[in-house]
Amino acid sequence: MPFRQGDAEGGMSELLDPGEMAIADRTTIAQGTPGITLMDRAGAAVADVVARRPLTSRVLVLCGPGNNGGDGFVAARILAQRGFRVRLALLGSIEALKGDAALAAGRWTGPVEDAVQADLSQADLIVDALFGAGLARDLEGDALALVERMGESGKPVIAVDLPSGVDGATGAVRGAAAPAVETVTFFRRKPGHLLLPGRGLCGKVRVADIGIPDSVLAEIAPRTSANDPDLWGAHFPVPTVEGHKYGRGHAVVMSGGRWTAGAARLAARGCLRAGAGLVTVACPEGAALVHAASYAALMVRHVENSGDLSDLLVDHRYSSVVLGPGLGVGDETRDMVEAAVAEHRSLVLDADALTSYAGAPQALAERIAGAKAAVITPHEGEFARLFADTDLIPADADKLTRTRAAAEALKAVVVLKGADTVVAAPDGRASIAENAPPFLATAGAGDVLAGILGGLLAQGMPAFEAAAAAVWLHGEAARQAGPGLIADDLPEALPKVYAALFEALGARAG
Ligand SMILES: NC(=O)C1=CN([C@@H]2O[C@H](COP(=O)(O)OP(=O)(O)OC[C@H]3O[C@@H](n4cnc5c(N)ncnc54)[C@H](O)[C@@H]3O)[C@@H](O)[C@H]2O)[C@@H](O)CC1
Ligand SMILES: [K+]
Repeated sequence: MPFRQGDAEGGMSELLDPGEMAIADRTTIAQGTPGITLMDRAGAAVADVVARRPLTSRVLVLCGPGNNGGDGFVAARILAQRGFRVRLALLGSIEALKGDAALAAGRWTGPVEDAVQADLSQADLIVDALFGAGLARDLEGDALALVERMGESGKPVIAVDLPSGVDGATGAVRGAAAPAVETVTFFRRKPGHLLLPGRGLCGKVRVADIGIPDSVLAEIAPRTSANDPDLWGAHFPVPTVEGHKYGRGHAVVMSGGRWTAGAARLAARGCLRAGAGLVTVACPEGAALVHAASYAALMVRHVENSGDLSDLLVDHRYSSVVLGPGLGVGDETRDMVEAAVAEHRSLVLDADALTSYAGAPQALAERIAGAKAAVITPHEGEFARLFADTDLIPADADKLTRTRAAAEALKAVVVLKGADTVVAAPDGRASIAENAPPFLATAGAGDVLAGILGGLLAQGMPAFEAAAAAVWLHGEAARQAGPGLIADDLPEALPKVYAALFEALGARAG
């Protein structure tokens, strides 16, 4: 796995929400593996992770009332057999345990403390087996107090499946959650392991194989993935010896005037480095010298307004257009969006192109309907403005749900930016990024992203895959450039990222 990112290890790209995980579980059981066998393997995987921690002899396992607690009982038994000094404390009563959790508890021969009273100070490490996939509401009362005490204890915590209180589907913290040093999850990661704030609480995520066969995925047909090359590599426009620059598309980046031309410069540079065969900057006269003098590889055309842009784009060879960075908000920008739409051309709409449609997403949807594809790249502020005063986005919904709703409403691919950038397609597919370093949040970085995306679309890459790839490349370029980067560094870091990517894709193809 050359490109596995973040703190994860051993997981595949698909992400399963708790409902999908329940199907995986049920299907495996129906095929003949008893539930208690899955629980035994899950608990054993947790015990293995605990046993690898340094300086650990006294382990406190906190068990909840469901199967997450059942995993805790198994882990406690195995750790005790291996010679660890294990205490186990249960939230709730042992009589109330059901099914596999009751079976697992029945095989634990040590004392069962009351978790509400348990002394957390007499432990080297805490196993958090309180709540996992079954978290159904916000923590309150004893459960909330216990999780808060765990967080304040200062002890290293190993979370079973998820840090208790983190919602597996959304990454939201429901009441409270204690940060874990490691989280052991099963079969596949969950969206909550990648989405913030959940991701920041999981520590290193390990995916344990508990004998659920990959074949269950056929029935589940997961629609959410981690954003990595497994997701889009097969569609990536790797240049071939037979190819030529005209086969690699012609992107147009629309520039603002001389005072705001920097944004288009960054986008154009991203576009070139992403591999577009040709890149034209369309700009008002005032900005022409800036662009002509900046990159020799660029072509510069004179475009003052939407009418000029229409005239330029009569040429069908322009295969993508990037609109928004530095353009200004208003009618003229709205008209430029209209001018760019054509059935053989893909659009990237960012920044001012989106804010020009503030509160009018339906008008935007109608306008871009005639394009080959459209990708919008808002940050949270632009997203909120675009959908302000509409009921298209469910109130208070998580980032995955909001991005999907936006994609469906606009019939466009939506890239909702952030440290956990989500890309969603109108058909419901979505990816969550985890490779963006914190120092990527810098002036102009979004302009480069729009440009990279325009460069991939120009080459004919399908929109959802192109958007996910652009986000991933952008994150990798930032890692390559390192701390202290400025947006100008991002395009310059792409060649090294491409070299490694092409090698990996080639290796995969072979
Ligand atoms: N699905 C699978 O394939 C497998 C699941 N396993 C484990 O099973 C877990 C899921 O088990 P469950 O579905 O029983 O769910 P959980 O054990 O996560 O939680 C359910 C229990 O918590 C209670 N509860 C939920 N929210 C609460 C709240 N806010 N405050 C107080 N009580 C609350 C519920 O009433 C129920 O008793 C997974 O996280 C994983 O650890 C493993 O045993 C291995 C296999
Ligand atoms: K847990």
